[in-house]
Amino acid sequence: METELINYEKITRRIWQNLYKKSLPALTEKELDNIKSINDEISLQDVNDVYLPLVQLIRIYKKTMRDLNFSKGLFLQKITENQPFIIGISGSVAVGKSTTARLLQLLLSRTFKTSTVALVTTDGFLYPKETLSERGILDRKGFPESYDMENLISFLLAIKSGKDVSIPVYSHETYDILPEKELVKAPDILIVEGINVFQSGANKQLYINDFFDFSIYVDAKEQNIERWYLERFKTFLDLAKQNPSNYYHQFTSLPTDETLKIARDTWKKVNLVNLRDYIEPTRSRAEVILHKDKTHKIDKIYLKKY
Ligand SMILES: Nc1ncnc2c1ncn2[C@@H]1O[C@H](COP(=O)(O)OP(=O)(O)O)[C@@H](O)[C@H]1O
Ligand SMILES: CC(C)(COP(=O)(O)O)[C@@H](O)C(=O)NCCC(=O)O
Repeated sequence: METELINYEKITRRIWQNLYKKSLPALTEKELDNIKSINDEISLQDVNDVYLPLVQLIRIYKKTMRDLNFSKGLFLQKITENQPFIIGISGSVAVGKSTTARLLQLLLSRTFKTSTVALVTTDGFLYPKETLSERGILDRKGFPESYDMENLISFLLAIKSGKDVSIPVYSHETYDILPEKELVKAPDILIVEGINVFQSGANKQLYINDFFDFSIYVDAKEQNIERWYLERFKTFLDLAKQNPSNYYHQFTSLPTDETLKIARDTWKKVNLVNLRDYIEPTRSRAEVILHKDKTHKIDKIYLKKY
């Protein structure tokens, strides 16, 4: 990986954690527990060492964006509206994007006390199961053609222009888009998390990246991500046992080795192919790459130089 990232500054965790001196932890264990998803082992140490310096860096980007917009306004002799600050988070399926996004949302709300911080996951922009089925691409869920990218771009355009927007919601439980929508009220900061956030729309005129003021790619070795995917699959099965309407319920009556084979196959034929062909190639569009070791601990940070 390192030879490909020549335009990044590589920073070890030890150096990174000393870039920003802080006194008190920004969060309590209880607050951290509230945002952890199943299986997470994120610690206050991670928050202090990795996420607080990251928030400080985001603060710098935010101020720079505001200054630039103000200067542009002076140049154009126009009053420019304050635009929301948008952060994109990408990486493989099961690498831990949602966990990173939730933690960042909490820390940013703490840091920018008068600002609203919204979080949106792009799985809501997947086509419904019925559409995927009609197009014969049910087994391509997560691939570029399975997303309504134009709708995602329209959503970002509306948010950048300060509007409230209703968006579709995806459920891992039903494995489909839900009938009800979610209202995103014009936020000051928006975090957009998903495997496709550094990809382009069908007409290729606009990249979703064009809307981002800061961007993060969560990275790890393929073998580790596969293990996390399998562990998450097992957890989904445990949760689905008592619930016949859950998509994963169908697997709960099968012997363990059979379910493990299904999960392994899905990883190998769907999510790994997607990672190699469409997700990892967009990694260098990120301002910051957070690299995790096998225990989910962030061990290396890459910051874009140019
Ligand atoms: N920091 C972490 N420590 C321990 N487990 C984690 C951490 N981040 C994510 N995980 C686990 O890894 C799996 C994938 O994480 P998730 O956030 O669901 O990934 P994604 O949103 O990228 O698909 C989940 O089972 C989650 O609990
Ligand atoms: C819906 C998803 C594309 C979204 O990815 P995630 O939010 O987990 O990163 C993915 O979870 C998925 O369903 N992939 C298809 C193959 C599978 O069942 O894992």
